[in-house]
Amino acid sequence: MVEDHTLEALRGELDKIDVQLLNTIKARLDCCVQIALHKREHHIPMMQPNRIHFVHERAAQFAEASHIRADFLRQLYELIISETCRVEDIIIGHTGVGGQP
Ligand SMILES: O=C(O)C(=O)C[C@]1(C(=O)O)C=C[C@@H](O)C=C1
Repeated sequence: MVEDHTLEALRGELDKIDVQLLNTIKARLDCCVQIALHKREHHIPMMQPNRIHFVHERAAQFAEASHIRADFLRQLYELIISETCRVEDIIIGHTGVGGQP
């Protein structure tokens, strides 16, 4: 059926977008690993509230300009940032991993 071809084509497009999204998430996490190594070397605190505020604010402005629900992007970034904080904490050594204080 014509509709099935259309759906298949759209899902093919969606699959490519999802792979890009997953690679982008990985690239963001990898970048945060580099940031954490830099913070550890230079004794910079993991938690940077001003930076987190900036990231949320940029997403809120993007949501408004792109007609995406702002609360959706806020929740998405809360999840993403909580994971980067967890990973950075492990690298910096504040969680007791590997017997560190
Ligand atoms: O910009 C930083 O310093 C980061 O470590 C990145 C990031 C983020 O995920 O955006 C994570 C933790 C910080 O507290 C602030 C922001």
